[in-house]
Amino acid sequence: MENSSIPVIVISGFLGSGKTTLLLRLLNGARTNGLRASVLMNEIGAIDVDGRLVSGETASQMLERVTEGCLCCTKKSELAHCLERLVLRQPDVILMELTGVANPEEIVEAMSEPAILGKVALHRIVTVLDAEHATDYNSIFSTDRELVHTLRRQIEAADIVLGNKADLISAKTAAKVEGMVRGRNPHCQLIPTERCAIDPMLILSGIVSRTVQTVPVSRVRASVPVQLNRKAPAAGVKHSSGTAVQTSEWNRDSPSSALADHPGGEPAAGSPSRSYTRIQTVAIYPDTAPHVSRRSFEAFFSGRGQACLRAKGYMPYGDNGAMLLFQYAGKRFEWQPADYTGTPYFVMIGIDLAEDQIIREWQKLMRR
Ligand SMILES: Nc1nc2c(ncn2[C@@H]2O[C@H](COP(=O)(O)OP(=O)(O)OP(=O)(O)O)[C@@H](O)[C@H]2O)c(=O)[nH]1
Repeated sequence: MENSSIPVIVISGFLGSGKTTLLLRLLNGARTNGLRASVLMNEIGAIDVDGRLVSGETASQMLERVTEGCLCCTKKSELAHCLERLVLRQPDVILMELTGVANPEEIVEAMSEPAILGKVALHRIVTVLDAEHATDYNSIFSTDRELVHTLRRQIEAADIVLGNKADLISAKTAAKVEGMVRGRNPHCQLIPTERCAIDPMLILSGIVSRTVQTVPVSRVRASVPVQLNRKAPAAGVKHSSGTAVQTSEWNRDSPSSALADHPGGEPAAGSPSRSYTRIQTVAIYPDTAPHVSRRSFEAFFSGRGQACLRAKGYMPYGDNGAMLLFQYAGKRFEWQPADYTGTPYFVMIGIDLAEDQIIREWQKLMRR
């Protein structure tokens, strides 16, 4: 195994679904099992909030970050260089967190570049779903067919789908999510999770330490060479009933209206197989500590409906102005204590964001 290619686990999923939460769990799981993991993180915006969270969990030379664009399209040319640098460190596994709007297929294609061919091998694609909202995406984004297509491909290309945020959904919604996933990818493992709390070895299984020997294997699939247009199931995947949700039927009869033009699961003629790019980001570095209440601050994001899909950053809303990590995902806010001591900032992610207008509105809010 020593000279063989390094397995890559691709983590995909829409904005705010829980990818970084999973990445942190996998890093922990790898460490516990004696595996050296390296990380490639991609943020669509200029600010790398998640990279900061992960950098505390991994040595800097084992972490590559790409910001301000998507590795599956605008930053595609950087993928091979980043992987090459990580390969030099000879990790046991490379964990790659994509942006929320990346098409994993495009990543797999980019992994076949001559510079890295044979040095890395796709091991598994894991897609994290925000189970609370995933079944609504077709209607929410019905005017954005590329985005709908990308989100669909995230499910179709996955070996494992985590139905995350299970704590926020009813049994009825869980059944809808299951039906949707099974309709698009009947062979994947579908695992309901809360904060991506699964046995990390379900995802890391089959990965072998390059220095020690083997690690426990609960479900093995050897790393497969990169292949394009891979239909699930990928070669060698075993599907266990284990923790996976099972469904009796594949509901073929209810494709979403937004997908009706893609019979047979393929994009319509002329439809580019690439990532959705109308998603934009705006970063704001407030000059002063905001004097508006936390509630007014939150309304700045939640009042925009779908125009703001995700926001995150650090703001001094803790006791005595202490900095808190702020996350807005799936229309919900979360505030957590943070050891960040720099200046406050946040990034907003949405469709066709009007940057100038948002900055003006922010300034107006600050003048109140
Ligand atoms: N209630 C609930 N919240 C969750 C769960 N998993 C993650 N979250 C929260 O959802 C937010 C987004 O989680 P992340 O792990 O940052 O999501 P992400 O997919 O990496 O986000 P982006 O990289 O910005 O696309 C955070 O506030 C998490 O704490 C879950 O199972 N239940």
